[in-house]
This record gives sequence, C-alpha cells and structure tokens, in this order.
Amino acid sequence: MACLNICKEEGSAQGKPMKKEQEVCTRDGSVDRHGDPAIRGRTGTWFAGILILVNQGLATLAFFGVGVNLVLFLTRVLGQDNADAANNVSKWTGTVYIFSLLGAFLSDSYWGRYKTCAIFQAIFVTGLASLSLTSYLFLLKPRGCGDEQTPCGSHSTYQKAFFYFSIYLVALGNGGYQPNIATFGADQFDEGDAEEGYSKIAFFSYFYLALNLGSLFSNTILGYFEDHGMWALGFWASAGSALLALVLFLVGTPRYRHFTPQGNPLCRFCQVMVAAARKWKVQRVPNQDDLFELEGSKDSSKNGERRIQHTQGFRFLDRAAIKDYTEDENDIYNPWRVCPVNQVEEVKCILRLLPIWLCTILYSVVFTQMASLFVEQGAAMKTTISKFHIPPASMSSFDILSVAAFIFIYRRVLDPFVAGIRKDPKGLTELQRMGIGLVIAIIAMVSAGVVELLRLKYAKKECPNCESASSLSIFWQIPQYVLIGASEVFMYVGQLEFFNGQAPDGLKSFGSALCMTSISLGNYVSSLLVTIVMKVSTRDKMPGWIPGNLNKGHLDRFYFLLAALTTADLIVYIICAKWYKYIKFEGNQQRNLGGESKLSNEEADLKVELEKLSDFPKRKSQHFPSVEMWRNTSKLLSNPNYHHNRLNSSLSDFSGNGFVFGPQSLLTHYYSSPQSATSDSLKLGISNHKSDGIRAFSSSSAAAPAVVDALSPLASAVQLARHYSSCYWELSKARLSMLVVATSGTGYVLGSAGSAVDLAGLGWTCAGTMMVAASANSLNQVFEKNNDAKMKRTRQRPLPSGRLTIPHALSWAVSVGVAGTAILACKANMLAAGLGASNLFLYAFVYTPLKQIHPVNTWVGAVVGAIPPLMG
Ligand SMILES: CC(C)=CCC/C(C)=C/CC/C(C)=C/COP(=O)(O)OP(=O)(O)O
Repeated sequence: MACLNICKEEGSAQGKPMKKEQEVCTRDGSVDRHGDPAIRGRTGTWFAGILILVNQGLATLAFFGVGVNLVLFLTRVLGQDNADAANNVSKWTGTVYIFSLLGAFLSDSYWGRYKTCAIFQAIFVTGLASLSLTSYLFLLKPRGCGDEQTPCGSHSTYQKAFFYFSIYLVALGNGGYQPNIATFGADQFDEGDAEEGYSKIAFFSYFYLALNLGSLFSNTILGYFEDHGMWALGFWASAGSALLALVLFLVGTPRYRHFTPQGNPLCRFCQVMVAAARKWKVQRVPNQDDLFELEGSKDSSKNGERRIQHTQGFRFLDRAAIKDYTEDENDIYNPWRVCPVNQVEEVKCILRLLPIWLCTILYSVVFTQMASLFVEQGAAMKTTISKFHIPPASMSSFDILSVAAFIFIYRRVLDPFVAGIRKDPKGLTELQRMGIGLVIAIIAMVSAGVVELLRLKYAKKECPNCESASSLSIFWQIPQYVLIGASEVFMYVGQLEFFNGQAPDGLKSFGSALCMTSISLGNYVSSLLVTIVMKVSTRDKMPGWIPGNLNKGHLDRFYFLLAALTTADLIVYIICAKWYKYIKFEGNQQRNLGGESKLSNEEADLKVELEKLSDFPKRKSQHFPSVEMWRNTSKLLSNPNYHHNRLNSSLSDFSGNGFVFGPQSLLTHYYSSPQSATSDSLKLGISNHKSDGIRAFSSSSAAAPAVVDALSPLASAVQLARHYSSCYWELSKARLSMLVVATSGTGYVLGSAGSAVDLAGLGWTCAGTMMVAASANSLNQVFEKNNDAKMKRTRQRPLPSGRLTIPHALSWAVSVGVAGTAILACKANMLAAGLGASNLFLYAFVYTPLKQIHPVNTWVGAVVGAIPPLMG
C-alpha cells in the first residue's frame, strides 16, 4: 500500500497520468535507504550494479595483492621455513572463509547487507594500511630486503604481533564483506521484472569476471613487484585499491536498494526443530490448511519477505506448524511451540540445499589443484622460450582468460543456443550448469594426467636422474588451465546464482557464504587427500605419488584418482539434483531465478499466448492466422497490462535468448497498427515496415517454409536461395572479408618473390582466408546481436533484424570456419591454417568481448588486421 501511495504521488506530482504500480516501484519488496519502497527508475539496476562490480574487482585486487605472495613474504621477510609458512597461509585462508559466515550472519540477521559491506570494507582498508605501515616501518629492514637473494633481519615479538594483527584484520574485512557484496549486487535487480531478472542473472557472471580480472592484476603485476622485493609498494597499492573500492561503494549510497534483515536465523531454525520435536508423538500430520500461519503485521512476508509455498518433503518438520493451542491464545503464541509454515519451509529449503552443497566440495578440490600441484608440475617442465622465463604460477593467467572467454561464450552463444533448441527462454538451469562444470572438471583432470604422463616420458628419455625436470614445454599445461577456467564459469557462477536464488529471503547472504565455504572445505579436503595418498603410496619405502622430485613420483595417478572421484561425485550430484525441488513462492511472488521459470506471471501468460502463435509456421496448410489466433492476439492486445513497451521488451527478451517464434514481427506489426496488416503481408509472412524498405522475411527463418508454401516451387526455391545468400553475404561482411583476402593475396605474391607465383596455391590461400574471415565475421555478429540491434548502422543485419536465427548463423560460421581452415591446412600449409584459426579466435573471442569492456580492443583489432598478410 505504501508503495502504491508513493507511486500515486509520483504520477500526480508531475501532472501526468498516474503510472501503474509495477512500473514505478520494485515488486520484490526492496526499499531505498530511507526504508521507503524502492522506486524503479531511481534506484538499483546497472548504475548500482556497475559500482558494485568495480568495487568487487578492486577489492579482489587488494586481497590477492596480499594473499598471492603471502607464503613468500613469510619465508623471505619473516624467515619462516616452507612448512610453517604454508601452514600459516592455510590457517589465514581458512579464517577468511570462517569470517564469511560471520559476515553473512550479521547481515542476514541485524545489519543488512549495505551496512555489513561498509563496515567490513572499512576493516579491510584498515588492515591493509596497517600491514603496509608495519612492513614499511619495521619488517622490511634492511631496505630492499625480501627478494630472492636478500633475506631480512630478525624481528621483535611486537613487530610480528602487529603483522599478524594486520593480516587477520584483512581476513576479517575480506571474509565479512565477500558473501554480502555478491548478494547486495543481486539485490539491485528486481526479480519481479523480466528485464531486471535477466540482468540479475547476467550480474552473477560479470561478478565472477570482475573477481577474476582483479586477481589477474595481482597475480601478474603486483606479484611481479613483490617477487622482486618491492613488498611495500605491493601492499600500499592493495591498500589504495581497497580504499578506492570503499569510496566507490559509498558513492552509490543514494542509489542502492535494500532488503530489511529478518532477525537471527539460527534462532528461527532452533525454534522449528524444538517445536517439531515437542510434537513428535502427534500421529497425523494435518493438511496445509490446518498449519499455522501468521497474520497481519506479524507476518514477515509483509516485511518484504516472500511466503514460501508449503512443500511435501521433510514432513516431520510440519509438526512444528501444528497448532496446539486454542484460538483465543492466538495473540501470544509461543514460537518454541508452534512455528508458521514459512519458517518451517525456510528450514526445509536449507536442508534441501545441503546435499547439493556437499557435492560441490569435491569440485573445489579439483579447483585448488591449480594453485598447488599444477604449479609444481609446471615448475618441473621446460619453462623458457628462448631466454625468457615463464613463472609457473603465471600460467593461471590462462585460467583467467578462459573464465572471461567462457562467460562470454556461455552468455552469448550457449545459453541462447540451448534456449533456441528447447524453444524455451530458460536455457540451462543452474543445476544443469553445475553438472556441466563437474564434467569439464573431470576432463581437466584427465588432461592434466595425460600431460604428466608425457612429462614423465620426456624426463625418463632425456634425463632419468634429473631433479623434477623435463623438456616438455610448460605450454602443454594450457588445456588444463583453460578447462578449469571453463568449469569455473559453469560451476561457480552457477553456484552463486543457485545458492543466492534458492536461499530463503532472510538467508540470502548465507547462500553466498555457502559458496565460499565450499571452496574453503575444498582446500582442507585436498590436503587431507594428499596426506592419505602419500601415506598409502609411500609404503614399502616407495617415493610415493607426489614426492619432492616429481620425476620419481606418479602425479598422473593422483590426477586420475581425482577424475575418478569427481565422476563418482557427479553421479551422486545427478541423483541429488533430480531430487531437488526449486523454491516456490506463493501467489505472484514467484521468483525468476529458480530455474523453474525466469518469467514473472505476466510474462508467463504472454509466453503462453506467443507459444500458441508460434505454432503458425508449423501448420503448413494454414497460411492465414486461425480464428483462435486472432482471438488470442486480440485478447492479448486488448489487455491493458500488455502495453506496447512491455510487449516489445518481452519479445526482444525472448529473441535475445534465441527463443524461436515465427510470428514475432507479425505480432508487433498487428499491435503497432492492426489495420495496416494486409492479408498479403500476413500470407507471405513478410513485414513491410522495415525502415529501409527492404522486404525481409519474417523474424524467424523457421517461418520460411510456411512462406514458401504460398509460392510456386521454383519461385519459392529462388526466393529461399536469395534470402539465404543475402543473409550469408551480410553475415560474413563479405566486402570486408574480400579486403582481408586482398592483403593475404598480396602477402602470397610478395612471398613468392624471385619465383613464379603458384596460381593454384594463391587461389586456395585466398579461398581459405575468405572462408575463415567469413566465419570470424559471422561469429562476431552472433555475439553482438543485441548491440547491433541498438545501432542504426547495424540493426538491419540478418540477426538483429530477425532474418536468421542464432543456431542457423552459428552453423554457418562453424561450417565455413572448419572448411576454410581445412583448405588452408591441406592446400597452403599448417602455419597459414594455424594463423587463420588463431586470428579467428582473436577476433571473435578476444576482440569482440573486449570491445564492450575496454578501448584496448583497438590494439587487438590491429593485430587481427595484421595477420592475414602474414598468412599469405
Ligand atoms: C583470417 C581472418 C580470421 C581474418 C579476420 C579478418 C577480420 C575479420 C578483420 C576485421 C578486423 C576488425 C577489427 C573489424 C571491426 O569489427 P567490429 O566488430 O568493430 O565491426 P562492427 O561494429 O561493424 O561489427
């Protein structure tokens, strides 16, 4: 009601007709900083979201600026031995994750996410500043010590105490802030709105990307300085970055949306358990109507929290909601005797999440290998290219690049592709994605095992007695890093979305903390596993699988063991995922992120109508819309809720997801001007309203067969051929590709200087280059469909104009790309094919995503342009 009032004031204050409630206020119960219902246009969404993403990137940079080389600091500066240093780092890392539970608890119960983030970030900055100061003033003595050659002097107990106090402040600050910032970012998008719900899902991917980019900077640049003894610089840079992150966070204060904390969840949990146990002997579990519900102001759902639908599982807990008092006692109910259904369902939700969460721990065991055994394996390989040394730990940059590329591939290609195939805008659910993450993790472990086998083979052949060395290049590790990066995108982004979306409203931060604790437990399980493996494998005086000298061990077997364990975990996971029931809310409070439905009720109705309409192209004998279709359409259009913008945004939402429905343009056409839809244009499925007057086919190429039925066979064949050839021409940016071919051909001719030009070779090289360039351009357009739709220059391209579907364009791109590379490989040489394929990758998967992120993409574009002459 409060929301309605505010919205009324909004409308009348401007002297305009009053806007509808859902257009102005958020529908998820979020409030602004004054506690009033949040107004959609003034709060949240991407302004707040981007601030939070940048804040996360900077804070991660700061955290890893300390974490990445802490073990080196302890050995070189504080003079600890390797084992003590490793132990201290493990304790410190573990503490970060324990503090994450504390942060989640405080924010869910009392402080709310904004306050918790601000307080813990302030602690984080204080810890970093104190660490920088302590190091600079007391620990880095004599000046310049702490690199590989110069050890530092001894330190007093006070100085060491200051150091530990500082790094544990950093742990407290980061731990308490981390789970809350992810959830707080997600809070900025209203699930009740289709567009914002979609942005919320995107937010989790970008959040993970920001996290990775921040750590990339620390792993490479800060790591380099610290490794060379410039510790104070590294720590001050971290402190500065954390301070900047905090300032940016505070800058967004007026724009944030908030959710009111719901009180101590531990207490609510215990109440349900105690109340259920007290009524253990109650025979009959009543039906839902007999269960206790809070009414009026006591109902937490009036407080922004949605009521969870009653579910059938864990029925013994329903006993907690059996009323065991008479009606007149209603006002003074004892929460330790009877609990409302919503409270009981909260407990059930968490119990359902636990098996899934347990299955994710083994994935984290695989993930942690990247920071430990992968590095040791890399150190035992050939780490030089000519005179340049590649630090084995820096190979994790491939993981980070892979994360960036796969976030993009997942969001722009795979999800729309799956949605297109399933004819369902949902795409993959979080649980499915986490399953895919496990599968990729298994492949990564197999790949690491195979590389280790090869490494051992080379080591034994060339230098049987060498200490941990092999002539196999460290670049053979790239696939395992890339695969781990890909698996993270599916597993960790899926996990973030899943635990955040599936946790009850009062426990959202706890949901994010579950992800963090899974990583931390992965660390502990990993060291437990290593200990067990070493104990078993060192029996009978054997060196064991993972000895100091890896050439004497069998790291390959350890990787294969992990692959086998992850496979077993995958099987258990599938069973748990099948058993899992997504959270559902009562009435129109249905959530969008649950995977069951990403649509609000309004959109769901619209989708049903559209799905009926989408049958149109399949009914080949019907060239005119059926009476039922007309009725559905007019019902849809006469409904005032489906105002123009909403309809269009819903349509573009569906098509943005690759959801194929034929009469999209038809429907938009009807809606914008029902009278102008001539029966001819309906019959042909051709829309006449394109701005450039081009008669284009209707939005989906799936509609083409229906169109063709209306014509004579020959005319239809010609029409189809013209349609597709013009689509492929435009998709391949044929004129640009021909220019590329010209540079490649010139290179070929210049390269044949002194001898006659082999014309056949020239022809094949040009053809191959043309096809690979066409493929690169087509992929570029697939990834840029949504952006192209926004610009006048590009909105007529085949994908944004709806003349071709994404799966169709992808099939074309893959076919010409593979064929072109094969032609170059067979008819030119492997170098040309390799350059062509790499250039395709560079343009489609590096330049294109970078284009939206940073102007540095122009440099990548320059390289892309420079490679074709080299191919020639
Ligand atoms: C052999 C091989 C793979 C060659 C590739 C050559 C190639 C495609 C060069 C294009 C280079 C480039 C930076 C184009 C701009 O794309 P854009 O995305 O900025 O253009 P847009 O905005 O018009 O889509």
